[in-house]
Amino acid sequence: MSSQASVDLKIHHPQNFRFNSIPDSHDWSDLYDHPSAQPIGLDSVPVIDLNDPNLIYKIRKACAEWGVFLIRNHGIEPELLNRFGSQIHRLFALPVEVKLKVAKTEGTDSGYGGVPISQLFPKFMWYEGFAITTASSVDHAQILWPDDYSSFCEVIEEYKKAIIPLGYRLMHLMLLSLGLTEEEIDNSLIGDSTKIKNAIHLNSYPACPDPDRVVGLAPHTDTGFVTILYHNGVSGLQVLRRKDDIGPARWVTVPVVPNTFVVNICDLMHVLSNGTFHNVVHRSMVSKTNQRLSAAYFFGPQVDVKVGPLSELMGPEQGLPLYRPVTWLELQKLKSTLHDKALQSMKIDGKIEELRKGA
Ligand SMILES: C=C1C[C@]23C[C@@]1(O)CC[C@H]2[C@@]12CCC[C@@](C)(C(=O)O1)[C@H]2[C@@H]3C(=O)O
Ligand SMILES: O=C(O)CCC(=O)C(=O)O
Ligand SMILES: [Fe+2]
Repeated sequence: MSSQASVDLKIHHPQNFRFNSIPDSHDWSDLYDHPSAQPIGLDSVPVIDLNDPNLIYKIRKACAEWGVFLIRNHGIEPELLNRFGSQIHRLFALPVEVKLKVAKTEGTDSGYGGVPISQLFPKFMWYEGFAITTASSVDHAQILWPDDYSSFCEVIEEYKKAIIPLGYRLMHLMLLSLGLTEEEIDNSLIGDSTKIKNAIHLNSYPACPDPDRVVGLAPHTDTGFVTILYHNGVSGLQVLRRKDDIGPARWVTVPVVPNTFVVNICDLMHVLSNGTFHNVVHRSMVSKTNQRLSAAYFFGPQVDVKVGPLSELMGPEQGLPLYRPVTWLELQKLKSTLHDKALQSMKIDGKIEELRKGA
């Protein structure tokens, strides 16, 4: 068995979520200082109304300064979100033995299991996930609920139909906010819908008797363009705020605001914007009393399309490209070995940076 396969099986060992105390395998307290997050309100993640008259300006500011924001008036019906939330709950409430019937296997990226970044950390996360890609989710649902799989499949399809256009809309707004014209956007890879890859990852963070010693999802950046996150209203997501005039680098808890999604900037958007947009580091913490459920929709390019800084942003005044072009797949591979140094390894060398400074 490969080390990844054995790690996956261990993570999902049925005992893992029945502990009364935290086993060493899940105890992060020695190697990981959990600096407590700022109280909500002092320095708060922006909330953007998609009907705001100053929308483009607000999007640009939030993407550049925070790399994360909440959106309201996004157009997705609360009724659909309630049904989606109920099906996520129904899935994770199944016995572990049943969920393991659809465990991710080596070489596949759909099904029940952990996340790729778990390999990079010496401890297990307080987490279980279910990855949805194309047709496999129907096969999986048939195995999980032989007598009633259609209610799950239907709601997933409805959710996809609603969230994919929202992904396009946000991407379009972000490109406008970078100064691209409608025509330039149409000619960019976002204009070609065959070049976009979609993936939905359902996440569950069971309640934990000692939440300060565990980590739900360890600090990371997502690799695509933009992630849109639905959650069940249980707080837990935190973002790393960079050092600034207000203070040193700090964790900020993302507030729970009804009828909003959390949107975060990912690595390839940072590359595309030539470093203007901030690919925010984030993590999920766990509650003592409530299970947190979420669904991340990862909007990114087709895995084998090269993405580099937008040519429209280059020029004598704007500057030179900071990164060499890379595909989504290449970046994911780089991150699996270099972790947070992956983007640095894609930087165009220092001489060009010197030129940039001197320009
Ligand atoms: C589309 C995807 C993005 C993701 C890898 C995946 O194939 C499905 C899981 C995603 C996730 C979720 C947690 C953080 C992350 C870095 C990871 O290890 O798995 C992301 C991946 C990513 O953004 O590349
Ligand atoms: O569930 C959350 O709070 C965050 C999930 C996340 O960061 C991810 O799936 O990449
Ligand atoms: Fe993430």
